[in-house]
Amino acid sequence: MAVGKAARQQPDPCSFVIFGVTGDLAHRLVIPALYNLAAADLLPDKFCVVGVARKGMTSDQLRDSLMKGLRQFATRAVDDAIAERLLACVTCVEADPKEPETFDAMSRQLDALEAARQTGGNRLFYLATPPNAFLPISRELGRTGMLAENGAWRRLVVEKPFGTDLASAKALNSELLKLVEEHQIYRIDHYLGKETVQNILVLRFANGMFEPIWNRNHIDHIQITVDEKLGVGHRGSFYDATGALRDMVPNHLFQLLSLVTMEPPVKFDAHSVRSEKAEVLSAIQTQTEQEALQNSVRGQYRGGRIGDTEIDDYRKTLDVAPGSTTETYAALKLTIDNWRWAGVPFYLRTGKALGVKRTEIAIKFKQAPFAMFRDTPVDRLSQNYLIISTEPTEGIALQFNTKVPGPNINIDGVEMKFRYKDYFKAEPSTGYETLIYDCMIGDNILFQRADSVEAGWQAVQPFLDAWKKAGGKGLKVYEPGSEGPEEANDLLERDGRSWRKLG
Ligand SMILES: NC(=O)C1=CN([C@@H]2O[C@H](COP(=O)(O)OP(=O)(O)OC[C@H]3O[C@@H](n4cnc5c(N)ncnc54)[C@H](OP(=O)(O)O)[C@@H]3O)[C@@H](O)[C@H]2O)C=CC1
Ligand SMILES: O=C1O[C@H](COP(=O)(O)O)[C@@H](O)[C@H](O)[C@H]1O
Repeated sequence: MAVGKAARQQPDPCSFVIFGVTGDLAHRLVIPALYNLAAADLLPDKFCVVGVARKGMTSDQLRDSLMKGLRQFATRAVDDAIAERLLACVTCVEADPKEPETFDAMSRQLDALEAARQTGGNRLFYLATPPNAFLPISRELGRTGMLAENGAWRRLVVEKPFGTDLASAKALNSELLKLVEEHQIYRIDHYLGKETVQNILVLRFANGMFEPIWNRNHIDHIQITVDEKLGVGHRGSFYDATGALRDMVPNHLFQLLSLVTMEPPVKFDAHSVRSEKAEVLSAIQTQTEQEALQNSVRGQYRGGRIGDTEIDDYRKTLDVAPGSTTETYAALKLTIDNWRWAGVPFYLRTGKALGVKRTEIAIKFKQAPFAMFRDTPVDRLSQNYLIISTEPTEGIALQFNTKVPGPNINIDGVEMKFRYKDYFKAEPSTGYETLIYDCMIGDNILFQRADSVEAGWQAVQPFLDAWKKAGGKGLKVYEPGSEGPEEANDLLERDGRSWRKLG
């Protein structure tokens, strides 16, 4: 995400090695993203894709399967010539971390392939596997010397979830750092691939009017909402062991939180930006378990309908334990203990099977002293919100009060809107293009550093611990299609505030 990337840097020749190539992520997002990069002429001239399956797949079978995936999931009409050129670069190799000799064989196969393709030995290893395979695969790559940078670069892309709590994230970081240097690790979070999320930096630091009021003196509080309409679907086994908090908060919601609250970086480079993000995340006040219980609400959806769609009771989802107490909704109140944000509450919420798909950061400014207009009914006045949203529309909106035309002073709330689609004619994308391209050009500004990941887990750990101890006690239920458990309203109402309603 280099400044002036419009100048377009062609990535170095390289191999793109995908572990878990037979899986959903590779088919639905990674290959369609590579296709979009190919269509934009942003792949290296000398390039190969090596798909790693544990067993029983030939290169022809893999190409067929990836082509089917591409036809199903491409974000734009597939140009056969581009797709075929990309798939012609694909080779399947078999390697299973449980059978170390397969990695020795893979290493030899890669050397031969790269000699033929003249990729110069640069390799990007993308771990698109279940998280329990991240370390076994990395260890084998290390043991066979495939991670060693001998005149060529070697990079490791690690998918989420990065650990399941503070201790496991620390252990994973520490083990990976025995195998590679920090600069070789790309901890991916697809929220950072979203245009509106990257735009937070531009909004805050390329405009003169926001920064002076971006602090506790002018901001009353900030709400971050990531609501989803979809239920857990076929991911019961992963989700039941994970829950809404682990799945979304220390990663996606904290990316939004850190970009909106960080101090201005001194330079637009990976070190400066990532240091400021880590700094603000480490300033989130660590709550006691008692405080965590008071400052949170968790819920689980029951069966019902959202429009025409039938939603099963969460507890009846395939691979979910019948009496599961895993939360499908989480709302938290946090504070950031630093000079800029002292006393400003942050309310975060996320859940599945809710009424609308909605991702937004709503920044609520302090109310003006309405002395002059005290006769205006309060419900006609707008709350002063700046809203940065990626769903349902990508853009920014500002709510403010204005005079209604006419001889009297009547006031009404209005909204000024910027929508990406009205201004820019960008082709639809998967969200992974920028991230994959950045890995290939070696720019890790949009990837999480070890300290940020650990600071995120540190902040949510008391909630995990308190909820684990409480079990089913305190777990609220909610109807599909609703806004989540009603108790989530109390979290704000007791502070004299309320969640922003969709206009
Ligand atoms: N799917 C999505 O939308 C998203 C997924 N992610 C993350 O991406 C990763 C992959 O997810 P997804 O594609 O959905 O998962 P899938 O289960 O669909 O696919 C993962 C693939 O990994 C391989 N695999 C499974 N176990 C092992 C193992 N022990 N060792 C080596 N390979 C293994 C399997 O391939 P084979 O049997 O052929 O070896 C399998 O096809 C996960 O970490 C997930 O959290 C992140 C964001 C979104
Ligand atoms: O990583 C994940 O994100 C998705 C939500 O992503 P979005 O881009 O659609 O907002 C979520 O559904 C999934 O549970 C989680 O693992």
